[in-house]
Amino acid sequence: MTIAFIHEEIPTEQVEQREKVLSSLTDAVRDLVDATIRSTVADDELDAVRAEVEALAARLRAAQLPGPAGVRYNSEGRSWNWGNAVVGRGNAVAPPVDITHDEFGSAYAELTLGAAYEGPPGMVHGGVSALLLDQIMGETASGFKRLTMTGTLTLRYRRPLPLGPVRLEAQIDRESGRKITVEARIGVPGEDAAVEATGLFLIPSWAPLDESAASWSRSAEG
Ligand SMILES: CCCCCCCC(=O)SCCNC(=O)CCNC(=O)[C@H](O)C(C)(C)COP(=O)(O)OP(=O)(O)OC[C@H]1O[C@@H](n2cnc3c(N)ncnc32)[C@H](O)[C@@H]1OP(=O)(O)O
Repeated sequence: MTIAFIHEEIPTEQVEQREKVLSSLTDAVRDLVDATIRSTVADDELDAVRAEVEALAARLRAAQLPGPAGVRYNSEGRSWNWGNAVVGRGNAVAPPVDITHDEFGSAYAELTLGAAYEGPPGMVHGGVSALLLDQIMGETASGFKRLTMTGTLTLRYRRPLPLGPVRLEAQIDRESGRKITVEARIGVPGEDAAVEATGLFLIPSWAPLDESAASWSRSAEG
């Protein structure tokens, strides 16, 4: 099974304008999620809010894609993946993360994880740490110049990670043919890692070894 990227000839300026507006909506929806979890208003007020939220969803459903958002690109080399579970600008379920790539082979991110990402009381859910680590490690392995997929991800949860500010770091440890090994960690900024990860990322046998010339591979972080 191949992974399909969708060519859509929208001018970059228009993509960026849409992304800006969509990101603002996503931030507002993320805030709504947090507000829902933590709200202590009366039941009838919850019910009134539900009716308004349903009305808003109906407005958005007035024009919809037939399925998931996918990864799209134009011939100017701009790509966008607004539905991605971690970095999708249109995905309010995604943690609010921006990943910075220092140079090819290493990356970091700082973000604040709130009530929506709770596992043990007051702590980050282990699956959320894994989700964030998988993304930063995958991007690091790929470097946006080749397609990589997670083959094996090994996590060591060393200590609980409190909700609040967190920092992620990843770097390529070694490469051999289609196999790229990435090391990563997540923890409270300035403290020892709470979770350490090692991942084997694979360039699938059906994908080219280097796709840096392909339109999808540039600025795929969006
Ligand atoms: C910029 C984007 C960032 C994105 C970050 C998000 C990352 C993700 O979520 S990716 C989604 C999760 N991962 C997946 O869905 C992957 C599903 N698996 C697959 O598609 C395939 O099994 C795939 C592509 C990994 C390997 O298939 P294929 O390319 O045919 O490899 P195959 O010929 O079977 O094996 C090649 C080599 O890799 C090894 N290998 C294959 N699969 C694995 C694995 N899962 N773990 C370790 N080694 C493996 C094989 O043993 C073989 O080794 P050797 O050459 O030494 O004999």
